[in-house]
Amino acid sequence: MDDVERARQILAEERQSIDNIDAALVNLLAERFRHTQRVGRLKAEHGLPPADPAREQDQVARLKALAKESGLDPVFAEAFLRFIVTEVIRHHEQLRRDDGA
Ligand SMILES: C=C(O[C@@H]1C=C(C(=O)O)C=C[C@H]1O)C(=O)O
Repeated sequence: MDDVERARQILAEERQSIDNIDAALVNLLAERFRHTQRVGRLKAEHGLPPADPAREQDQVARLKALAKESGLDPVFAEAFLRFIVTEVIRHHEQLRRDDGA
């Protein structure tokens, strides 16, 4: 096997690992959203606010520490969490509107 062939084989193996991880991420995100939807329904039913900035602050601090330990850029970890939380809050606002309708 020449060098290019070997490189192609490694590329295919790495891409298989990436695909597996992407599938796991999607499954985990779906599971997370199932929980946050339950939280959103609970909040809507009891008149609690969709967003909880204090809780978010704790989560950001915890995830940034975890990211540092794992060798992941903590700035990226924070941006990723904020991206998800923004979507969750949008869902919770929608649930509140649905509940009030
Ligand atoms: C899920 C919640 O609602 C919002 C979304 C959060 C999240 O996605 O982790 C955290 C805090 C809230 O702003 C919650 O209050 O726990």
